[in-house]
Parts: sequence; structure tokens; C-alpha cells
Amino acid sequence: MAILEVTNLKKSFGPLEVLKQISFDVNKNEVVAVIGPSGSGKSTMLRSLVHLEEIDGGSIAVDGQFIVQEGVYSKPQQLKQITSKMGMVFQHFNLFPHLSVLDNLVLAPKLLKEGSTADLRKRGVELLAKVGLADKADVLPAKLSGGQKQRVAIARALMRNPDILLFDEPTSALDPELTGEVLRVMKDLAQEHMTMIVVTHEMEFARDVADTVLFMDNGEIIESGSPVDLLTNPKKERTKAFLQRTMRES
Ligand SMILES: Nc1ncnc2c1ncn2[C@@H]1O[C@H](COP(=O)(O)OP(=O)(O)OP(=O)(O)O)[C@@H](O)[C@H]1O
Repeated sequence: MAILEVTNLKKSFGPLEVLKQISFDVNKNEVVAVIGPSGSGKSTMLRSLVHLEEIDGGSIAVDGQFIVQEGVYSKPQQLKQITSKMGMVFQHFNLFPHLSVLDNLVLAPKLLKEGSTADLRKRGVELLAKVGLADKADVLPAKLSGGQKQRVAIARALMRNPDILLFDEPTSALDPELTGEVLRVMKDLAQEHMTMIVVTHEMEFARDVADTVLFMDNGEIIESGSPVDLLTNPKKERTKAFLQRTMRES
């Protein structure tokens, strides 16, 4: 059953058409990897899903509830309620530098009055343990490695119990030796059947963890399918050319 339905999404920045009639569904418990060349619109698409970008046309529905329907956004209260079902992990972590790791986790749900401080801190400690950082609750983000920061960001995204987790190139800002620890946490989440959309350049992750791969180029989904089909036997020339280029570069 589709938990996310995206239909004919359109978005331009001035004269630049960045998303051209993007449509796809994500099922509950599915892991979708989004791959494609730099500038093809992957981040814009992901950011549009959580209303960090305002789209120009099309529809987005989570669990049957419209964030935007044929270009018309829901009322702010409903919008907030629906987008809160999605957690986002960014390439550059976006942690608050002046707050401890645990306070980074607790801040948003506390402001939104989603539990007592004691309960939120307890959940935060549990989630830090889940990502292997139980001993880092009280330190500032500056004391952490990039891989640790990203694991904190994942724990933070889990705080509000999202139905869908979105990742925007979660390992692209990391030194190669630190990507493994982040990908491991993401693999664990996939094994726990978390629904995830992952914009990534990590073809191995796409191959090993994703159920479906979307290939985006020039604002369009050119091809989608299972990792085996799409990554080893792409049908479209543009997909083939991208994969060959990526293989050469890695
Ligand atoms: N806020 C903005 N204002 C103007 N143009 C933008 C803005 N954000 C993105 N763009 C442009 O939109 C296009 C798509 O960018 P986007 O970041 O979505 O691509 P991407 O596929 O995620 O690329 P990358 O893999 O390099 O992150 C690019 O040409 C980019 O320069």
C-alpha cells in the first residue's frame, strides 16, 4: 500500500525548470534509492516532499492526506501535521552547534510539546544508544566526527517517530572511512522495515539495501525498477551512460 503518492510534481527556480512532472509512489516499509547526476533535481524533489521547497504544480499525499493537491497547499495546521510524519537527514547534518547532542534531539519535540522533558530525554538516550552513541549525550557536536554527527542527525530524525525517513546524500560530506558507520545504521533501519527515501551516490547501498531505485536526470524520472534490473540491466541509454560514468569515477 502506498504511504507516499507523488503526482506530476513541477518546480522551477525562475526560468530553470528543475522538476518536470515527477510521479512516483512509495509503499510502506519500502526503501527507495534516488540516483542521478549532479543538478538533476534530486535534492529539490526531496525538499519539496517536506515543504522545504514550495512546488508550482502537482500533488503530494502521505497516507492519503494531501500536503498539496494539484498545486494547492493544505491549510498550515494540516500541513504541519502531515509533514511531521516525515523525518529528514541532511548532507551537512544541520545540528545546533551550541546544544549538546541530547539537547539537539530533544529541542524540536519539546518546542512542539510532544512529551515531558523527562520522557523526551529518555527517548533521546535510547535513540543515541540505537545509533551507537550512548556515551555522547552530553558533548557538543564540534567534538564529534562527521560520521558521529550524522548518526546524531539520524537519531534526531527518529525522535518524532516518523512514518518515512528522507535522506539527502547522507554520506556525501563524509570522509570515505566514516561512511560505513552511517550506512550501517541506515541498513539496520531498513531491516527494521523503516520506510526510507535515500538520495545517494552510494551505488553499493542502492544495490544492497533498496527495494526500488529511481534514476533522475534533468528534472525527470527516466527509469525506475528493482536495483538488480536498473543497476545491472538499465533499459534507457541515459541510465546506462550515467552508470558507466559513475563506475569509471569510483
Ligand atoms: N534555491 C535555488 N535557487 C535557484 N536554483 C536552485 C536552487 N536550488 C537548486 N537550484 C538549481 O536546481 C537544479 C537542481 O538542483 P538539486 O540540488 O535539486 O540537484 P541534485 O540532483 O540534488 O544535485 P546534487 O547531486 O549536486 O546535490 C540545479 O541546477 C541547481 O543549481
